Amino acid sequence: MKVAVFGAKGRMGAEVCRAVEAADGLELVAAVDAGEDRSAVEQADVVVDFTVPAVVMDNIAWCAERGINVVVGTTGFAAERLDQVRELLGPQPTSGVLIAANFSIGAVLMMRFAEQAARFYESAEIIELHHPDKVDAPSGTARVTASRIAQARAEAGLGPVPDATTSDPDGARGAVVDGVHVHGVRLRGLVAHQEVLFGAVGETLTVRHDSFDRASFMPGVLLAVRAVVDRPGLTIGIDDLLGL
Ligand SMILES: NC(=O)C1=CN([C@@H]2O[C@H](COP(=O)(O)OP(=O)(O)OC[C@H]3O[C@@H](n4cnc5c(N)ncnc54)[C@H](O)[C@@H]3O)[C@@H](O)[C@H]2O)C=CC1
Ligand SMILES: O=C(O)C1=N[C@H](C(=O)O)C[C@H](O)C1
Repeated sequence: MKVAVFGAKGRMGAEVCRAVEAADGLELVAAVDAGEDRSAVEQADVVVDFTVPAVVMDNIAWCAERGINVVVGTTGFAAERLDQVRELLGPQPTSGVLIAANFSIGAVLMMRFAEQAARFYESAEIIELHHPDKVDAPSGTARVTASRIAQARAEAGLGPVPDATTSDPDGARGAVVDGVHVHGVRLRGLVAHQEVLFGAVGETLTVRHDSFDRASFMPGVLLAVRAVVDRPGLTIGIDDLLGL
């Protein structure tokens, strides 16, 4: 299978290039960063995109026009953007786009465990912790986690999380995503980490995941690369691929 990478000089893109080159049955045919020639990408079966939220939609459109499958790790996919991708692919898609906020298997499990725990706890908050060169906050993973917790709470008939705060002039309670407070930490030495805190009377539960190295994302990326060619249309996350 021929693979190309967009964002090839970035932290993730460079790691993906190395992983593809080392993987059985995959051939790296193009490694392209901002402003570089894309002609070699046209021969790829799959493009992997780890760029920036501002350009990723144009990249997906470019691939869709050429019928090239895409695996997207770049963040910034709110519901409207997912709808735009469905529109780009059309009613009878011939190529696939797989978008995942996090390709680390541990992070996928952490989100799943948080979703399962959500209905049992009155309180839920998220702390996401990342390297200080990350451009977006909250992280894509935190946004997805918050939305899945919110959905599980709604299905269980839980109301808003309790919070007596009436004065917070400096935003100490963090961002609120789908009713869930999300706190972002940016610290040199970190890679990608998240804690999901749950609380009920007399007990708390913390679900935590840590990526200490970007190698942790590679098994999920390679799984997605191999799977996307058989999945025309939009696939969100790698849960299905993992049998979750
Ligand atoms: N889904 C996941 O598992 C993960 C997602 N990410 C996300 O991936 C994205 C990239 O993260 P990093 O690699 O840390 O960022 P980075 O800043 O190190 O790399 C981004 C690269 O994209 C390049 N780029 C910008 N515009 C481009 C274009 N039009 N065509 C080709 N290349 C272009 C930049 O020059 C840069 O080299 C972020 O949105 C981040 O949140 C990061 C880690 C894991
Ligand atoms: O920028 C990063 O580093 C990461 N981005 C993704 C996100 O925003 O969730 C995935 C992971 O947290 C690493």
